[in-house]
Amino acid sequence: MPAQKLDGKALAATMRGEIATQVQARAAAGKRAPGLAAVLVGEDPASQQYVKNKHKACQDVGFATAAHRLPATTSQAELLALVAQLNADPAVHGILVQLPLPKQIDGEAVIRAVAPAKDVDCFHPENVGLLAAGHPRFYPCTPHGVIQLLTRNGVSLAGKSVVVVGRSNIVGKPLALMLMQKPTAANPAAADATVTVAHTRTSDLAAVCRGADVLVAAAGVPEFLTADMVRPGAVVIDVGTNNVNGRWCGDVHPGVWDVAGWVSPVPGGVGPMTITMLLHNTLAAAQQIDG
Ligand SMILES: Nc1nc2c(c(=O)[nH]1)N[C@@H](CN(C=O)c1ccc(C(=O)N[C@@H](CCC(=O)O)C(=O)O)cc1)CN2
Ligand SMILES: [Mg+2]
Repeated sequence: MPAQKLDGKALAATMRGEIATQVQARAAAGKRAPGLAAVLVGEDPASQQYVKNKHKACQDVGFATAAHRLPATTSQAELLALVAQLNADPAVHGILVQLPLPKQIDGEAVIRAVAPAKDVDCFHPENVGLLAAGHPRFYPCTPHGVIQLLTRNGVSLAGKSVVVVGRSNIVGKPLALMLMQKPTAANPAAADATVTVAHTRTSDLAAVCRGADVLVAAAGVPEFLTADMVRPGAVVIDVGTNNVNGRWCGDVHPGVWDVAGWVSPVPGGVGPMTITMLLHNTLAAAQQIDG
């Protein structure tokens, strides 16, 4: 029997409805709408699409939103000046700078320039440190989306063996932290799992992956995770968003659906959840800043 689908599109719609309800309640209490500023430098088509999707998602839940589109030739000083302006704007509760940035810009310097209280991507070192210490201000969007997609579909993680293939700052590293930590009132999404982080240099990657109850493919390599790497009945999460000849393609080979118990699809799995958790963080930022 083919695997069941972990439907991120459907869950995202449900959670966006919950966020819209909270925005309406804040408006009824006389509070201003949560505001998100998105900054896009250059004309990368995928990045343009993601920013467009984020902008529309904000409008759909009643946020105030502005997309700042800058040319690919923008200097670091110009970008830092815009970030400083957004940091100082009381109508802006969340700021995201779409990655990747053009070569002439030091991405780390830009991430550090975003006010930590408005860093709704959770990329600033202060927020990464708070997450690592188990006292998160925000959760990073893709890792939080993965955990919500699992837990809201009834997949329990406590005590489970989870293998994360990928060690990026955006997905693999923070996801491993969240999965391994003990849940507390201050850290409710932590999962009490037993976590292995694997990557391209891991020896016998297939054997490591077959040890997983839950397997997360986040290596950014189209269809690298094949059926022989999956234990029958395992839960497989596909974080890949590779555009191959104009078609969205995940890190998981289609043959995995014949072996696994559950699989998140691409498109329609983790991607819509990433944007939903960005909305969640922007609402949280508004609550933290405005009350
Ligand atoms: N500042 C940031 N930059 C980047 C992030 C991020 O979280 N913050 N993550 C990725 C890109 N990303 C969000 O920005 C992202 C990628 C893919 C999707 C998505 O919904 N994908 C769809 C397929 C594409 C489509 O239909 O448009 C899906 O999986 O269903 C959302 C967000 C790198 N940069
Ligand atoms: Mg997806």
